[in-house]
Amino acid sequence: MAVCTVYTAHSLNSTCSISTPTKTHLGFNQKHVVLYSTNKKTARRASSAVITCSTDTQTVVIGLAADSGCGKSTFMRRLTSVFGGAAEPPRGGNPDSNTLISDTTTVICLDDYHSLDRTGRKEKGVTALDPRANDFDLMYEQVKAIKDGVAVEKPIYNHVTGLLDPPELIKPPKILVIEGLHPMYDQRVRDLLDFSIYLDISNEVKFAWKIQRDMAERGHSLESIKASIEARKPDFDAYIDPQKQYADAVIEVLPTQLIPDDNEGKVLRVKLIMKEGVKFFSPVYLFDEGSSISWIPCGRKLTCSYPGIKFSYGPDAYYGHEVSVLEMDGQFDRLDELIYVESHLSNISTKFYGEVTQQMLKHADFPGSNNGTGLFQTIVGLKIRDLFEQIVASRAKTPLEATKA
Ligand SMILES: Nc1ncnc2c1ncn2[C@@H]1O[C@H](COP(=O)(O)OP(=O)(O)OP(=O)(O)O)[C@@H](O)[C@H]1O
Ligand SMILES: O=C(CO)[C@H](O)[C@H](O)COP(=O)(O)O
Repeated sequence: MAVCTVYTAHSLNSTCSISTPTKTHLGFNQKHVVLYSTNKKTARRASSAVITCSTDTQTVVIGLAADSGCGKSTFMRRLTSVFGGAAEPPRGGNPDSNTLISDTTTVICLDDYHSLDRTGRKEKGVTALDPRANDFDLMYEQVKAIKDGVAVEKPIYNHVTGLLDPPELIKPPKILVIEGLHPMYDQRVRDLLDFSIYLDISNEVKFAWKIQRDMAERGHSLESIKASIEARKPDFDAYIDPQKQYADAVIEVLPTQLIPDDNEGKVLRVKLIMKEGVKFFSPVYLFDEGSSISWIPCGRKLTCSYPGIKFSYGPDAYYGHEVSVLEMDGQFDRLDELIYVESHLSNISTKFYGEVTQQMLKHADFPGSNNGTGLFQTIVGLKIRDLFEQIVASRAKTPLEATKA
């Protein structure tokens, strides 16, 4: 039997249909359709085949980058809640799995691509932030496979034992979120992302959060927390922080400017930096798109105790990109009054009036619910839902065509 023509497509799956002028035998794999025939004449005619694949079943891939302890899990809980349904570890799987699965989304933690376990890193004298401790080839291959509709056996990094556990099966979801230290580090992985977010927590705030969690919940000493932050800092600066230049949205968390010389780190100034010109994403704005605005909403409709609340909005530049920046400094006294602020924001991709406020009230017990971290994480969650719906709608309209190899 003579192989006559090989066709390649971005992804071939069960939705592909093949039309040929003659009856030929078809062989499929993930990338190629092979047309072959016993007869040379038929084979030649078969080479005019058209292969069309519907791509509306393809997985949308979102990247979320941040250092450890910077609110990725909290953000993920807010995001999956926007899509409805609870996110849970794979049923019957490894109890130390880092994966969370809900009806629409699967969140995988990129720590699972550590190529060196805890002992290996110690022996080699590298941190988990160092690219040499991570397998980017495998990360790329597996994220690409999932995006193309193919299930993978993903490794598990066990944070309890510090070892690499046997892999777990990850089936392609509607939305795959890859969260961790390096979702935008490797260009091949970065190119697979439909949208990317960077949580940029300033050193002062990171320190305050770490103390709160690692001292209260994990029994670490103040000295050991300080030492761990200091030990990670050079690699954080070299490998993690630079990824923010590639992010479509950055949530930057800074100490307040409303309290002079504040060093408590309880009141926060939070910026939502949104890149202009990103497909399927239109930045949120306050009052008037493109204007520069400063707004103190405290008064008759919003209760504010000291130090109050201040919003700002306007265009800016970020790593050479045009961006819109929405900023909130201060914290809410009464979360139900957030509706007043919500009603002055536009392009927030809600499905009904008050959806942001409803989401915030639903998760009032999550860290950051009374300030800009919770508000902007919720809004980014709604924007991702909107982006997903737009991508699906556009794919349904434009089926992908295969090309001759
Ligand atoms: N918006 C916030 N406001 C105040 N504290 C916060 C906020 N987000 C997170 N924290 C603090 O940081 C801790 C870590 O948050 P979270 O578990 O969401 O981070 P993470 O990036 O997933 O951490 P890790 O990667 O180490 O698992 C929380 O327990 C909380 O103490
Ligand atoms: O940065 C980290 C997670 O984002 C961790 O430090 C890294 O994954 C190593 O984990 P462990 O300390 O449990 O060995």
